[in-house]
Parts: sequence; C-alpha cells; structure tokens
Amino acid sequence: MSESARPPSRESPAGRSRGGSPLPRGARLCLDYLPAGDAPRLRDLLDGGPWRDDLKRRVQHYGWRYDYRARKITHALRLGPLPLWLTPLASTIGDLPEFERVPDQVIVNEYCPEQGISAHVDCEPCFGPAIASLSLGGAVEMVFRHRQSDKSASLVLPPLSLLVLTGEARYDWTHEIPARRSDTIDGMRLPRTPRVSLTFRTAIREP
Ligand SMILES: O=C(O)CCC(=O)C(=O)O
Ligand SMILES: [Fe+2]
Repeated sequence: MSESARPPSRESPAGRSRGGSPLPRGARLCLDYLPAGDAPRLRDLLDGGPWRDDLKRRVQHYGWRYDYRARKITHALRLGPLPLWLTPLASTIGDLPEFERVPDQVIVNEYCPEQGISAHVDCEPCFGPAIASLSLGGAVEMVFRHRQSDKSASLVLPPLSLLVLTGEARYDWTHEIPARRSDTIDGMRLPRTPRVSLTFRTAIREP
C-alpha cells in the first residue's frame, strides 16, 4: 500500500442518493479514495488471504473475529493486530474527521454476481460510531432503509470509493446490498462483476 500523500478525494454530490432521495445524514461517499495504483496489490493480498466460507459469501476477518450468530466480539475472538499491509490504510481512515481512533477491526466481503448482504445495522455494542467501507471491483447499489419510517435511499458504490457511516446513517438506517445479477446505474442495466469490500471498524471490547 503506497503511503504517498493522498490528494483530497471527491465526494458524491451533496447529500443526494441516486433517484434523488436524500442520503441518510451521516453517510459520506469519498470517490477515488484509494489511489488506482494501490488496488492491484491489495487485491493480490486479499486473494491469498484467509477466506472463510461460513456465510453465503466469502469473508476474511482481521483484528477481531466477529461472531455473526451471537452478534458480539469477546477476548476469545481477538485475532491480533491488523496485518502490516493493512495498517497504512487503517491509519489514514483513522485520520478522517468521523473516526475517534484508528480502526482495529476489518471484515473483507467478497460478492460474486447474485450475492449481497441483507439489511442490517452494524453491531452497536461491538463497534464504535464510525464505519468505513472501501470498494474494489465492480460497482454495486447499496440500499438504505430508515428503521422508524418507510424512507429509503440508494447509492452506487464505485470501485476505489470509501463509504463512511456515522450518526443517523450508522444507527437509524439499515444498509444492504441486494443479491442481484445486475444493477441499473445511470439508466443502464449493468451485469454485476465480482466485488470485494473492506469494512474498517473500531472494536468495543468486553470489559
Ligand atoms: O460491502 C459493503 O460495502 C458493506 C459491508 C457491510 O455492510 C458490512 O460488512 O457490515
Ligand atoms: Fe454493514
């Protein structure tokens, strides 16, 4: 991972998701967050990583293993510090204004066409108030649904972008990636291609 100075990244148009409904407050998409030249090495490192296939999609856990069933992280699930190749990225994400400290937990999700992630709020007692997902590979649509109303919004996550969720977007809205074969992006039906995301979080440890 290059540690070269990162140019200020572009953001998605102020607070608007596709279709025009406002993005949940506290959601911010940084376009071209990862320099394109850093992506191939990251993809190679992930390809050779410790994939787990206990879900419908393949995942890798770093820092702490997350127990999807019990929805918690315990001392027993500590995997150790993030690998060295992830630490420069974790520390630049930790410098974002939304983060109080450097993320120490990362989940890598691999989505083949027709795979998604169902509507959820990232575990509230397990992880801190800011969450950031870096996208690699094919673009997908993420859908947000307000937990107390029928409001929804959706956003295309392009490769190299970083989605940061805090506040209402983190706690009051669910997010999901519909399991589909294609997405309609800018009026065009685009078949899905494999996508990998890395989600950075700060673990809240058991006392
Ligand atoms: O793949 C993504 O961008 C989101 C992943 C996600 O929501 C999660 O791991 O909790
Ligand atoms: Fe999530």
